[in-house]
Amino acid sequence: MDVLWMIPLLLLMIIPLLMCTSSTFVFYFKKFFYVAWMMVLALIAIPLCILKSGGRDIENMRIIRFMVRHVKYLLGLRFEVSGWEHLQTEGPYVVISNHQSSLDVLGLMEILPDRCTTIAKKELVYAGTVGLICWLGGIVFINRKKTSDAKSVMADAAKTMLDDQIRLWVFPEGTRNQNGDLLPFKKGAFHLAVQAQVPIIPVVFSSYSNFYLRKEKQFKSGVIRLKILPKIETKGMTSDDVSSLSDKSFDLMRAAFLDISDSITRSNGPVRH
Ligand SMILES: CCCCCCCC/C=C\CCCCCCCC(=O)SCCNC(=O)CCNC(=O)[C@H](O)C(C)(C)COP(=O)(O)OP(=O)(O)OC[C@H]1O[C@@H](n2cnc3c(N)ncnc32)[C@H](O)[C@@H]1OP(=O)(O)O
Ligand SMILES: CCCCCCCCCCCCCC(=O)OC[C@@H](O)COP(=O)(O)O
Repeated sequence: MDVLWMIPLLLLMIIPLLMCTSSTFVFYFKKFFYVAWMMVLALIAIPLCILKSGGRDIENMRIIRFMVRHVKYLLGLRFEVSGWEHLQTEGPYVVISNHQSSLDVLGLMEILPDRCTTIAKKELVYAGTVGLICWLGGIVFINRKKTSDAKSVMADAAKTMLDDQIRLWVFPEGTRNQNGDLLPFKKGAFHLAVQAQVPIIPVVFSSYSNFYLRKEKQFKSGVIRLKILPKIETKGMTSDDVSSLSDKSFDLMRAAFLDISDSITRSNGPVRH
């Protein structure tokens, strides 16, 4: 019994010691803590969402957004947001952003407009309490392996956007990516905007490589710049315009990504690959 008592005490002493001496330990600890804490937050949010709206409802995103806002402080991250005015657009729109890591959820919750949910891979629904909270928040799940299904889900989403006046956040790269550049965009987000005839609002996250390096096992404190770009109208466009719309969005976002990532690099030291 006496020995069992000692275990938490020992951990309390060892963890800070390891945090000070080993950056690899910090990396694993912060990653584990992030996932575990999000699971706990989701567990708390589930009954709140059910009490408030009785089930799957986009209004639950307000609760989720509120509950995630403090997590950045626990991980030593700070957001610098620019272009807020571009989100002050009435009615439905499609937000598109680059996707580097699951940490993107923190930035998403930092600026998530009202009545906005996201499109995500269907595997996320199996992520325990996080999966359930995603479902309650009205997240639209797509099967990336069956793209014909994904396309029809997104066509339905275009209709729902207008009927229910909702906004959708899509990661057009279609997967996480930390190669220091953007992956080519998939077309779904642009078909969605054109089908619903709603504007696209591009959002760019600066590179995480100045504080988070997966290969080197480093997870330091850092600043993430979030740049909201002016909306791109799609009124009058047809499916023939989707490719040029996608190319134009890609070029704008890539330029912004290199610009804001570069300015962080200059102020915080060189990016290491
Ligand atoms: C209390 C709190 C607790 C906390 C807990 C936390 C809570 C968190 C809550 C909330 C945050 C959640 C955050 C989640 C984050 C998750 C992110 C992800 O999961 S990212 C992976 C999934 N996302 C995507 O994949 C993007 C969407 N994908 C697409 O749009 C693709 O385009 C897709 C799947 C629809 C098709 O992909 P293809 O691989 O076939 O590639 P393509 O090049 O786009 O399409 C091929 C052809 O089909 C046409 N096409 C595509 N979409 C079409 C459409 N809708 N209609 C007609 N044609 C279409 C295209 O034009 C293209 O044709 P031509 O080559 O141009 O001739
Ligand atoms: C048992 C698993 C528990 C997971 C708990 C995770 C807690 C963090 C919540 C963040 C959810 C964000 C999910 C996310 O960012 O998904 C990654 C995919 O978009 C990218 O797909 P891919 O695997 O890179 O193709």
